[in-house]
Parts: sequence; C-alpha cells; structure tokens
Amino acid sequence: MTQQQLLNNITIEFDPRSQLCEAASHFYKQGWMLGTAGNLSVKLKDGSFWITGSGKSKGELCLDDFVRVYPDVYPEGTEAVINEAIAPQFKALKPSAETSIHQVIYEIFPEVCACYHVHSIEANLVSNFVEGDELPLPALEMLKGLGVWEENPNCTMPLFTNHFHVPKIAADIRSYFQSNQKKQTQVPALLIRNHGITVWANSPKTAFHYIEVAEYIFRYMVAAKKAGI
Ligand SMILES: CSCCC(=O)C(=O)COP(=O)(O)O
Ligand SMILES: [Zn+2]
Repeated sequence: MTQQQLLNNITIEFDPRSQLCEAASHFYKQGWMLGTAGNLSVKLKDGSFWITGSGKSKGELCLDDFVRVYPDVYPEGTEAVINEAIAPQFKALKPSAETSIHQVIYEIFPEVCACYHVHSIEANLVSNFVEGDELPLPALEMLKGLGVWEENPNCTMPLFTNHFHVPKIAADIRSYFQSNQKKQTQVPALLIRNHGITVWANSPKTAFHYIEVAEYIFRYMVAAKKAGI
C-alpha cells in the first residue's frame, strides 16, 4: 500500500477538548464557572461525547480532565465511572455529576453536538423571578442570538427544580420536552432554579455564543427589575 493510500485510510477524529478548555477558561474569567461549577460537552460522530471531569477547576482544564462517555455503555442516570484498568490515565476521574443532563439533551435533540452548562449569579437570580416552570424572556434584539427571529417574540425558557439527585432533573427535562414538542423549538436553553443554565447547539462555537447571549439577557433582566422597568 502506498503512503498516499495509507494516509487516505487514516480518519482523523475531531477532538474538541482544546476548544472546551478555552471556552471553560473564558467562562471562568466571567465568573460563570467558579469553584468547579459548570460542565461542557461535545458529542462525536459515534454518539459518544467528551465531557468535563467532575470536580475539576474549569478555569485551568487540561486534555486529561475530560472523560469520553459512551451512552450505550452507561445507562442514563448511573455514574459513568471510568475503570482505571481500562484507562489508567483517567485515574480517579469521573465524568461530570451532571452527565445525565447532557445525555438527555443529546437524546431529545439528536442533531445537537454541544451542551454547555454554567452557574452565573444572574441565572440564579432570574430563576426566582417566577414560581412556575417557564421564565418569560424580554423581547430584546439579543433573542436573535438564540435563534429567535420573530416580530415581538413571546419567548419563555423552561425552568426546572434543582433536585439533589441529578438524574431526577434529567428525567424532568425528558418528560417536559416529550410532552411539549412545540417547546423544543423555542430557545435552545433551560434553567435549573438556584443552579444555572444549560444550552445546546449544533456546534461548540454556537453553544459558546448561546451562553453569552443568555447571560446578557439575564443581566438585562436583573438590571431592569432593579430599575423598576
Ligand atoms: C460547586 S458546583 C456543584 C456541581 C455542579 O452543579 C456543577 O455544575 C459541576 O459539577 P461537575 O461534576 O460537572 O464538576
Ligand atoms: Zn451545575
């Protein structure tokens, strides 16, 4: 086999970890991933996804701080612990404690390949602006940054209870979107009360932008409430 034939046979798999390290570092500097808060994942062509390791400082991640999760292997809701014998380089590294939320997002939205979750103060504040399970969003121009291109949009973001057992949050998300097909097309984001926001997108860069846009909208909502608008 010629060298060119050999090269033609090599499939170089996309590795999103460096991009995720940069995104986490940026969000950390914004104060949105302090104290190990938040988790980022990117799904690959084979359906597995790289996700930040649990309890890692998100402002100083390196490539070994990520775990590759194979949903078929780990039923949703169980802790996908990497067996050290299989992957000694991942010694004592577990995937995010919120892996089940990423799994359910990839299940509900099969075209999605990036899921980002951060904890901002504003997200926690606005999560208490309403008691129900949907947060009305102001009709700002910035909603276009979440893919809402409508005249006078009447948008809400789904709001979920912050159960201590994270797979229960994931189960609530699944039942919400399964019983509400229409809601799947509103904004690509959800809020967990007194916890943080999760967004999903067709690329890591778009997910990055969705986090920035959503946090802008939350900052506006907090400032508007303070100003009595
Ligand atoms: C202090 S963060 C508490 C856990 C959490 O909500 C989070 O987003 C980070 O958890 P992980 O297991 O992904 O580090
Ligand atoms: Zn969290």
